[in-house]
This record gives sequence, structure tokens and C-alpha cells, in this order.
Amino acid sequence: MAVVSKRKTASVKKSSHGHNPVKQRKQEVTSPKSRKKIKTISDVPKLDQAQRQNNIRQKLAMGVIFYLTVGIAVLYWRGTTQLPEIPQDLQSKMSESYGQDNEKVNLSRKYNNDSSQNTENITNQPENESNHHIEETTEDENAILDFIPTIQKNFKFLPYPAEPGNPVRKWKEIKYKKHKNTSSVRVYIMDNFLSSRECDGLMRAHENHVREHNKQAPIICFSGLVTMRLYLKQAKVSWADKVSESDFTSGTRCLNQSLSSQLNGRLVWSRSTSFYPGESKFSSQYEERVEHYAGLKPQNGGKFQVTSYGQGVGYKLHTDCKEHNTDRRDRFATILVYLQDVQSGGETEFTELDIKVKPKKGRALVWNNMDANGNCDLTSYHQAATVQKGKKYILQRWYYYENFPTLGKRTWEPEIPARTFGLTPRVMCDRFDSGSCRWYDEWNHDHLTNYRVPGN
Ligand SMILES: O=C(O)CCC(=O)C(=O)O
Ligand SMILES: [Fe+2]
Repeated sequence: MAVVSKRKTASVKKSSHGHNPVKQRKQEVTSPKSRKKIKTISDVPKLDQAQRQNNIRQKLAMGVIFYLTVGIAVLYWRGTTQLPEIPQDLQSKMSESYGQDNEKVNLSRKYNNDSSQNTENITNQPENESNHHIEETTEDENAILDFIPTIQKNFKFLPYPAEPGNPVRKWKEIKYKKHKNTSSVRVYIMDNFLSSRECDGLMRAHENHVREHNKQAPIICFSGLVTMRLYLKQAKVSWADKVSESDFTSGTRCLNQSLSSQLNGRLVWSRSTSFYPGESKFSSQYEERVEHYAGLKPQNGGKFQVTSYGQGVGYKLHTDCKEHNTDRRDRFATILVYLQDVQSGGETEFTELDIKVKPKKGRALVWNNMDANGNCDLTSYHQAATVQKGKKYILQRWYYYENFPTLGKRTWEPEIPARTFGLTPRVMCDRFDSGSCRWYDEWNHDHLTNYRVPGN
């Protein structure tokens, strides 16, 4: 290149007196030396003309650069500002990859008014769908703006370091033989994952809430009419055969206050109170602990649920994910911590794996319900054995394979029957063959916000 420009300079020098404007331009551009030479009086008109042409060219070039810059800026602006605004626009994010796993997440599915995940939503729920513990999902544009999609498809276990009075604690994988070669399910256990004080604080907060809400008979809801009949028959209710869809209050699968009261004391149920991420110091400490020692991402976790089982109460065989589900906004993993010992019964049993775990204060149990591809693994079937003696308390949190904007956030109340008291709890009876009845304090979104870890 250097050689070429030298040659050009030489030829321009030779013709500097001619009338070739192209050459004249070359001279100016390529040779500062020759520019000095042409500043003679006789050359001025030629120079003016050349300069004018040069100016025009410069302006043209600047114009092109300006429009190009503006064009690129507009394209960039459209790309960055349009995407997060409204659900439909999230379609354009479909091909983007997110999260630590760098997985592609199809966001468009999350805003298609699909209520199939919403199986605790008592309205429009298909009778034949498993109804166990699936939170309501609602569209919340504010949540969408901050939303970071992530995938949770594995664990990362670390030992929990020693603390005063506690040696190093290690996760132990519970080995099983049944379905060993076909099951993706891994079950891990660690004792003293929660301290005795933490367990006591959670039980106390739970009991306070139950006491507060239990002043009223709960409104009782079922996953459908067939389910309701089966529960009523089991409870030997004389009007079991007479119930029809019209007994549900409008827009719900719940009985009105008067019919609900007639069932109070005739059905058995466990009781759950919930709190949500960020609502207490404990919730933050706990989710960080779970992330650090088990690798479960806080943003893929739902609410925190404390459940108690009285004597004679359990929870039938079920999976925490939805069987044959193709939607991966489902429960990849469960972490369950027993908050106190149970004198007899109350074990968590994995019938397909021949695993039976005894409740022990502070003991954590973690397992996956879905495989690494996001399919619900039916060998994760488990049940809470009936408590024979004593009372069982657990803290549970579910971690979802694909998270979604309303996960772990309080959602709006579903359609609910008229009731006299704001604090009226509800009982949800899930599918008879693979569910049970459970009492919830979640009509009014008033939860354990004031919970503090004792001593903090
Ligand atoms: O209480 C237990 O041992 C298990 C509870 C459970 O599986 C559930 O609530 O999903
Ligand atoms: Fe479960």
C-alpha cells in the first residue's frame, strides 16, 4: 500500500498544472507537500472549484454517515425498548437465551392465558387433572418488567460447615434399588439443616396463624363434582348423592358458607400457612442457605409453606409435578424440612423407590420430581403417612423447572364465595385418588410477614 500511494503522489505532482479535478483532489488528499506547492495565485480558481467539489463530497459523506447513524440508533432503540413492555412483545424474546444454564426459554407460552398450571384456581378446573399444590398464575405487567427467566434442572450439593454445637453436616444420598435404572429421582437428606430455634419459630408462627383463622369454619372447595361426591361419601354425609354442579357458588368449585359449615369436622385435613420471598428475614436467609448448599435458585422457588398434620392425618400418594405435563413451569424439586419429631407415623414415603423417611426436627429432605429434560418423573410418587401419635410440622418449598413472573409472588384472590369474615380460611380437597384435603389461610393474602428468626 505504501508503494502505491507514493506513485500516486508522484503522478499528481506532474499534472498539478492541468485541469483534471480528480487528480487535483488526489493531490490534496495524498500529499501535504504538494498542497503547499499549489498555493500560487494562478492556481486559485482551479483550487476554488476543486474545493467546492470537495466540500460537496464531504457534505454528502457526512449526510450519509448521519442518516446511517440515526437509522442504526432507531433500530437499536426499537430492539431494546419494545421487548419487555407487554406480554405479546415477549414473543420476540423467544430466541434469546437466559440464565446460568444458558437455556433457551420460550417466554411466549407464559402469557397465553393458559390456566393449566393454575390448578389451585378453583374456577374452570378440569375434574380429571391432578390438583395438588399448584399456585395461581396471573398476568402482572410489573412483574414482567423485572423478570429474569431461569431453568432449574439439577442440584449442587455442598456440606454445611460446622457451627457451635454442630459438626460439619453433609448431604447423604438415599440409595434405592427399585427402579434404580429407570428413575431420575435422587433423594438427599441432611440433619440439622434448620436449627431448633428456627423450627420452633416457624411452628409458633404457623400456630398463631391457624388460631387466628380457625375462629371461622372454612369454606370447602373441591377439584370437581366427582371429587366432592367421593369425599362426601367417605365422610358418610347423607346428601352425598344429591350434590350437583349447582351446589358450587357461582364461578367457583366451593360450597357456600352454610354447606361448608355442615362439613366442618367431618372431613380431615392438614393445615398450611404460607409466606413469600422477601417477606421476612428468615425467608431470605433460608433461600440463600438452600441455594448455597443445594444449588436451588431462589428465583425458581415458589412460596414457603408450613404444614401441620394432626393425629390421623396424612396426605395421599401424589407427585409434586403434574403427570404427563408438557408445560415445564412445574415443580422440578421439593425441599421439605421436618420441624419436630413425630412419636409415631408421619413418614414421607416414596413408594416407587422403597424409601421411607422418618420426621426428625431440623432434618431436610430434597428430591427432584422432574428429570433434567423437564418431564415429570412418575417414580417420584410419594405420600405423607398418617400421623399415628403426635403432631407433624414441615416447611416446604417447591422449585420450578422454568420460572415465570408471578412465581413466589402473592397473586390476586380467585373467585370466592360470599363469607362473613375476612379471615375465613378455605379447605381444598384435591383429586380423591391422588390427593387429600388441605386447609389454607390464603383467601386474604395475610401471611407470616412478621415472622422473625428468634434472636434476630
Ligand atoms: O408431609 C410429607 O411428608 C410430604 C408432604 C408432601 O408431599 C406435599 O405436601 O406435597
Ligand atoms: Fe408432595
